[in-house]
Amino acid sequence: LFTLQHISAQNFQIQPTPQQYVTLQDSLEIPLQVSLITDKSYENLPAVSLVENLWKGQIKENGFPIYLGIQGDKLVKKYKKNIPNKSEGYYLSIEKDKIIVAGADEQGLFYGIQTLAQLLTLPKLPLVQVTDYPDLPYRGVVEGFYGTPWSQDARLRQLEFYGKNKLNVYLYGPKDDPYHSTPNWRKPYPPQEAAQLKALVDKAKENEVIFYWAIHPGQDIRWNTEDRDALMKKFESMYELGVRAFAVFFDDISGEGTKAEKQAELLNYLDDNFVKVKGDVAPLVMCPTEYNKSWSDVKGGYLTTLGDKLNKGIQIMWTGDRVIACIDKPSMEFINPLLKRKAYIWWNFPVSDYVRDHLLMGPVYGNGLDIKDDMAAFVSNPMERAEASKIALYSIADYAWNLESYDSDNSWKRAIQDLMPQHAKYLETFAAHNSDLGENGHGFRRDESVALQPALKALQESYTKEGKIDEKAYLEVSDACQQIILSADMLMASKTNRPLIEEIKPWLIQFKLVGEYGQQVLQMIQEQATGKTEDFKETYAHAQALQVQMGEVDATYNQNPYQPGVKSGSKCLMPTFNSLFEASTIRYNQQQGTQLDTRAEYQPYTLNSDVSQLALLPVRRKGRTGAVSSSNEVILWQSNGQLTLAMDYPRTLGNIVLDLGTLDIEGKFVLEVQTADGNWKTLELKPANNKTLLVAQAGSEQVVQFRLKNTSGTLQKVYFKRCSFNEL
Ligand SMILES: CNC(=O)C[C@@H]1[C@H](O)[C@H](O)[C@@H](CO)N1CCCc1ccc(F)cc1
Repeated sequence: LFTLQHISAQNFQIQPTPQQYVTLQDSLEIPLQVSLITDKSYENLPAVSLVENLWKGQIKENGFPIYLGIQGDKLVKKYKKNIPNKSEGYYLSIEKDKIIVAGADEQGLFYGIQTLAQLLTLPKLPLVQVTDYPDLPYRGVVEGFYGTPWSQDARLRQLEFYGKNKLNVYLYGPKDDPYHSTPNWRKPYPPQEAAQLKALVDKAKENEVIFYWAIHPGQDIRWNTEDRDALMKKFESMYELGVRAFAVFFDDISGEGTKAEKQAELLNYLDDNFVKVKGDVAPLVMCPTEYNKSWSDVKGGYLTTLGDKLNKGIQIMWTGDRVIACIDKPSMEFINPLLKRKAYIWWNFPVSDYVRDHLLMGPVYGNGLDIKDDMAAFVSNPMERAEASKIALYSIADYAWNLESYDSDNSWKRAIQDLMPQHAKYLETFAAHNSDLGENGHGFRRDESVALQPALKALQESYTKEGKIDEKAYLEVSDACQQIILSADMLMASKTNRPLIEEIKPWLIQFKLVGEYGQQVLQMIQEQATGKTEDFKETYAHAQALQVQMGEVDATYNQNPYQPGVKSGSKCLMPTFNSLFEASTIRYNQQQGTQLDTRAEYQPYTLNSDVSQLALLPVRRKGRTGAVSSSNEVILWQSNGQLTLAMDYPRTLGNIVLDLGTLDIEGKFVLEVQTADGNWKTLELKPANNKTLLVAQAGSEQVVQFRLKNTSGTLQKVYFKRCSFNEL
């Protein structure tokens, strides 16, 4: 027998490695039939149903004995000293003739069996004693993002996943659920939604997860008895659905609802008149309006008012030094004294509602390993894509259970193995290159393509600086491109974990194109460097064809008003490939005296103008919207001067929106479109809501180009505030 102490939620490095179990003497053949020896009163415990699920139908009188007990039972009295006296702790012993699982409490018993369940995936059971317990009392997820809330199925799968990985909290608070937030927070859920919530509460109980229902009333709450009673009533209706844990979020609001005294008064009232009265409800959790240091004004007293006034038992959430930030010792030393309690960490990762065109599939790293005694909880705000979030959530479970032993890379690999055992290699390739966020307002970034970075850098430097090919780097990048294409294809065709594949499919399509684009760019630099000019032209065209396809994927999938589209390999792969595309085309043009377009970012829209101040304005494409960058200077638009926007091929346009910052433009300018048949037709410019804005409908025919012309007969001085259009 050997012992494991305080392992992490999933990673107990059993020595020798699992593969060696087959030969090892002191291991145990997995018992086919078991008999459960436990206190009669435990028969409905989640722990017991978990054992029944592990040995479906093979629970027999004379089976291999499994003893299940909780500290204090006479059944496990002789193991008393082995059971850690820490909440959710357990003692597990696998012996030649019996298995013992003894929990410090019922959650601990459940977790001991979850650990046994993980050991059952080995060829044989190791003879091992485990005494284990979590560092943090609350570990889990807050579904608190903007965007499409998770589906019922996704949530049910999440709760099962939390049980397996020893996460014990799920806070239901989707920003865009109308019954969670303003204005319908006062209304009870309609029957169908209510039934779904009840099913979630039951599923959570089965998995020893505390299901917190959160309310977000702050934007329109009135500090009066009517709204206070409305809130009590809503909590009551949720209590009837089985909810036994409640939260009140005051984040992202303005106005009256942001007052600390009022918030504290309301929370204390709920605490005294609901939580304490019910007796079986978990401690209240609240999210403050000032929920991160960069938004807090300590002298203003908001945080200290909450810290001073809120009943001690009420938990206060905190996202760290910024909205999106890793949590470290200094962060906790700042906030805890102000709140006069340990902050309940709301970690805004892997949430991606501010970088919606990116997936955050990389390792969880950057949080302090020395802060287990400084936090009341660690809960993650995940991505709108539930299955894809599991890579991060798996590691957050590891981290929160045992901070000191946390190893981000090792955990990340196991998370991937756990999510797709049959395709771990492929999913790891995909996840490695789809982890950074890209430029974003919070300035939060992640590593990406880490293993390939040196080769990408070497290849780019040797070629762009000296026009030479670094052969070693070339081969490594070439292999990587093969792996990327292979991984994308294998994952798209995977028969396992279809919910994950459906979520990330647009990114898999894009990822494959990135791999193919890389292959063509490698060929371009090879052909240019070795003077194979004939082949270069075709390879160049092939690379461009892939740029067009990547642009189409980006303009087709995941369209949303914030960050539409699909980015993959955006931190290292694409910038390197684009730089090599441009450099080789420039060198080719120099050598051959050609004028090949060297722009790597494919542009379907081209601006032409004889108004000098407009002629060089860049045109952006974002999803299905095209826009000319606005100019802040006064434009001297000569008579008959014109601005033309040409399409790469006929496209069906929706609205064309103009704003020249001047009134009655429609009397001085004419907007025309040229349709695929070559004819021009004038569009009517209609003033929109705010006066100088003008909108025109391009109509159902496909457009080759549109043109805005000064037909007033005189020079016009206007502003160029907006010229945008969208494709249908
Ligand atoms: C603890 N609560 C939050 O973190 C609130 C919100 C949501 O939970 C969202 O998922 C998350 C990350 O995007 N937070 C961003 C807030 C952005 C924001 C930025 C600028 C603003 F003016 C307002 C909100």
